Amino acid sequence: MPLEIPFDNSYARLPERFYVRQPPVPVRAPELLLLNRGLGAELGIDPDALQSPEGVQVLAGNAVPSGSDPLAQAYAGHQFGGFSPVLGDGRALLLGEMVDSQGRRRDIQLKGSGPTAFSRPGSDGRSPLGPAIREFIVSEAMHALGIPSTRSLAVVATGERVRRVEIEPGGVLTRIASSHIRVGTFQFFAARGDAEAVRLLAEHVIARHYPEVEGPLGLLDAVIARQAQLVAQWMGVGFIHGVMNTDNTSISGETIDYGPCAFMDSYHPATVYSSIDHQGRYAYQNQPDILAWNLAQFATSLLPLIDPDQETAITAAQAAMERYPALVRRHWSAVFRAKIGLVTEQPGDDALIGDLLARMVEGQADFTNTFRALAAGTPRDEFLDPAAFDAWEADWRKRLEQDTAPDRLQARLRAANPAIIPRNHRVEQAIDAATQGDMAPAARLVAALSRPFEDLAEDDADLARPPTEAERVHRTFCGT
Ligand SMILES: Nc1ncnc2c1ncn2[C@@H]1O[C@H](COP(=O)(O)OP(=O)(O)OP(=O)(O)O)[C@@H](O)[C@H]1O
Ligand SMILES: [Mg+2]
Repeated sequence: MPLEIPFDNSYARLPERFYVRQPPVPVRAPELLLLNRGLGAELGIDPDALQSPEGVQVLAGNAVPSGSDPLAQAYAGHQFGGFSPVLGDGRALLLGEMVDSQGRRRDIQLKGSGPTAFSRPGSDGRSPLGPAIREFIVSEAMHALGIPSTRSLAVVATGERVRRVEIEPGGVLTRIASSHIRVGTFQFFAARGDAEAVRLLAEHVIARHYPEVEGPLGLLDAVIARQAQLVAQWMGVGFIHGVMNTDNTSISGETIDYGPCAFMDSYHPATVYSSIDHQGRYAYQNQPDILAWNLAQFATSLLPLIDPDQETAITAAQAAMERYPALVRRHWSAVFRAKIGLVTEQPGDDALIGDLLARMVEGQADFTNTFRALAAGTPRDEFLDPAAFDAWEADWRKRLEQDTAPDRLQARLRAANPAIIPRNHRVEQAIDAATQGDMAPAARLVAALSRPFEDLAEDDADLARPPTEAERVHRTFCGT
């Protein structure tokens, strides 16, 4: 079957100043390394056609499929707090949109497809293979964990080299998203005083993501609500995004940009992995506050739409922002109550959770494995001093007695606490092997991560083990 994608490109119908049209830049010798056949089927694109020589040409950017209208999207963004008025897709192209088998509109984007009008001066518009594989593995793991995320359809090796710290093989990732519209997309137009474009973008986004809401304040509330839930879900799996810039905060509420992200092994709230996050700005525990800051930038970009009188607009936007802290706390609390198996909500619950987390820091307990072990009754082994867990367990058991459905406790705990997350050292090992031409470790990791709440097969038990000191990865690199 030939590759057929029923494109329907709504973003390309927005005014010309929203993007720059251009085709991808071909690569020398594309080779398909990872293909997400399940996602292909979900989209309604024949996985065999994607795997065919013609399909691989498309996934590499060497051929533009019929109906595609490739373009680089404009956006701005606050990066580590400093504002860049023009960022945009400097190494990515939106091929177009399609409506999937369930009626959902999805973007198809190539990341690493060559320089564009938005490329940083002197940069190549490419991606090393490593970060493309990392994004494939981690974004798909995120989705399997039930956390909204962009998805990964394929990784193609380009047969070309890219120069970063070292010379590395290049890769192209095909990314699927409900859209690639970011807080920074709004900022791009707001910063140039283009209120008309902000209005058109808001209308586009409401029709696409939030058809139930009305007006800019409704949109603001809706984005705040989705993002508050998202960050609470990240916290619940020990995820550290690493580059929570406003250009990496999606309007749809999906996790986007898996540059220097990582999941924690042993629990510490101040954990940072990103090699470029020198101040620890985006440390694990800071994420809800950083999100508040990013959402405030979104609110600011909407002000001219909210009310012609600036004072009135600011008052209304502030009222929306003031609801955020309680909202995020409520989501956080719900996520962690589920993690300790609670069904009901009682006043002391947050303190009980906080006490466990404090003991986990002290005991250098592994975040994922400690919670997962609650169902089996073995978490004390995760603590340097197991007695520290025993003391908490007594309080927990007492609290559980006041809860409903005690018989379903084990099943609930297992459903809320994954057995496997994409541990950094495993991702790095998979990338190293892939760079040497061996895709087996990446394929094995992807398969195991696709069912994170099931007990692991015996053969895969090693994937759930925390790193040894020698295996531990201390820093993650953007690789851009
Ligand atoms: N190799 C590169 N060549 C040109 N521009 C780049 C390159 N790497 C990053 N950029 C640009 O730098 C900016 C910030 O990059 P950042 O790492 O946040 O995004 P990204 O990882 O490229 O993409 P995304 O947010 O779409 O996942 C973006 O405008 C991006 O397009
Ligand atoms: Mg980015």
